[in-house]
Amino acid sequence: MPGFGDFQHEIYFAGLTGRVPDLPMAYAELEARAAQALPPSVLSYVAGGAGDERTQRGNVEAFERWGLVPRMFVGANERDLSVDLFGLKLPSPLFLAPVGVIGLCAQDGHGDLATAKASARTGVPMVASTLSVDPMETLVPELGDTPGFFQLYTPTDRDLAASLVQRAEAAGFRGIVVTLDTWVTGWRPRDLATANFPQLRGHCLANYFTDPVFRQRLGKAPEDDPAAAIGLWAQLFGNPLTWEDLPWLRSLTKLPLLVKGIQHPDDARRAIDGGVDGIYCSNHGGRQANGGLPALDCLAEVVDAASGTPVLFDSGVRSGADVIKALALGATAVGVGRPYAWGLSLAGEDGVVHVLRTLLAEADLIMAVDGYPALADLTRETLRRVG
Ligand SMILES: Cc1cc2nc3c(=O)[nH]c(=O)nc-3n(C[C@H](O)[C@H](O)[C@H](O)COP(=O)(O)O)c2cc1C
Ligand SMILES: CC(C)CC(=O)C(=O)O
Repeated sequence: MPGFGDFQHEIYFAGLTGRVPDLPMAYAELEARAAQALPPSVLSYVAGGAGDERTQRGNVEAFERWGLVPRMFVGANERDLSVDLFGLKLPSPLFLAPVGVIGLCAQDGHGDLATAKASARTGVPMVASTLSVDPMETLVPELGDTPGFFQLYTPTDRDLAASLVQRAEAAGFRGIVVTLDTWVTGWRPRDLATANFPQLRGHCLANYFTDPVFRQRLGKAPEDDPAAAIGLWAQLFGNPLTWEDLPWLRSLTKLPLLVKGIQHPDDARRAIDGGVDGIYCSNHGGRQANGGLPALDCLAEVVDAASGTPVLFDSGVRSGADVIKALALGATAVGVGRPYAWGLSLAGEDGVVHVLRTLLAEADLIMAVDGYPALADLTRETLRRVG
């Protein structure tokens, strides 16, 4: 397989090897152009975070407090970015974090499908959100050979939760990610100012509306009475789970089970003791609780507590350098959220592919230039605290 850094060659010699899409190469421009492209209601929903967004900004700034120290005379002519995750051989440690309204970021309103296609083209796994425009069963065929994961928002109705997980298994997803930090939505001033969240989410309930258990609970089918269906969804959406619920969650699936939103090492330890297969360290991109630590600053402790259990990470990753830093702090795989939403809004599936390729090319070239040919070479020794 050609190196991810070969994207650079393609760009320099675009005339020879094919046109490079007219998409931004720098993150700041990507974000700025997406802001022009998206409808204001979707933009404020995706871009926004909790409170005055200090934690959201902190997520990004935290990466600036680490610097990589290069090594010379290594001859890192070939790099290996592949990872083994739950027995799945992945070409890179990057993944697409679940983004609930991603469908609406695409101009045709089918961003979940476009993201799945981008996942197939890049080998970058998608974690498909419970809240999607298109039902989960339609996404898996688009993933090609790339494994997909299903993210569960655990409803208060246990039969509905079980049904969603069974459907994900039957559809062919390869793992279940249970999000723990969003059984209630945080205080989000940008959304409160427009009050558009109820309207946006109404478009992203396909997994519920197609669910046999959900449909049984309704007097009329969602197609005939969407308002009642949305009302029921709002009632059932979020279950404030406790540790007592973990055995039940574990019993729902034989697939690898991950828990998302872990920031405290004791929570990581206890979840692993309770039988989860992976820890997902994240603060939801700063969208849930303001005033928290940057997620990156929680990562090393969580990794230590997990002692060998895979740790996925997201929140604030904006560049290939960020990916490398999170790996060096011990993440097994690194996710992006908003960056691919911006790519999607500019050029659909091609836009997501573009964003993933730029992240991977930069990460690969950093490993080349800095003399770290394998992911195993990226350890805390490669980092120094700045300032
Ligand atoms: C618009 C939006 C919707 C999201 N929806 C979900 C979701 O449905 N499920 C979930 O677990 N996380 C969701 N997240 C959180 C992401 O999975 C991820 O934790 C976060 O975006 C990472 O931060 P970043 O955007 O700074 O990369 C969402 C994030 C955004 C921006
Ligand atoms: C609150 C959810 C419905 C979607 C989500 O996770 C998010 O907007 O961050």
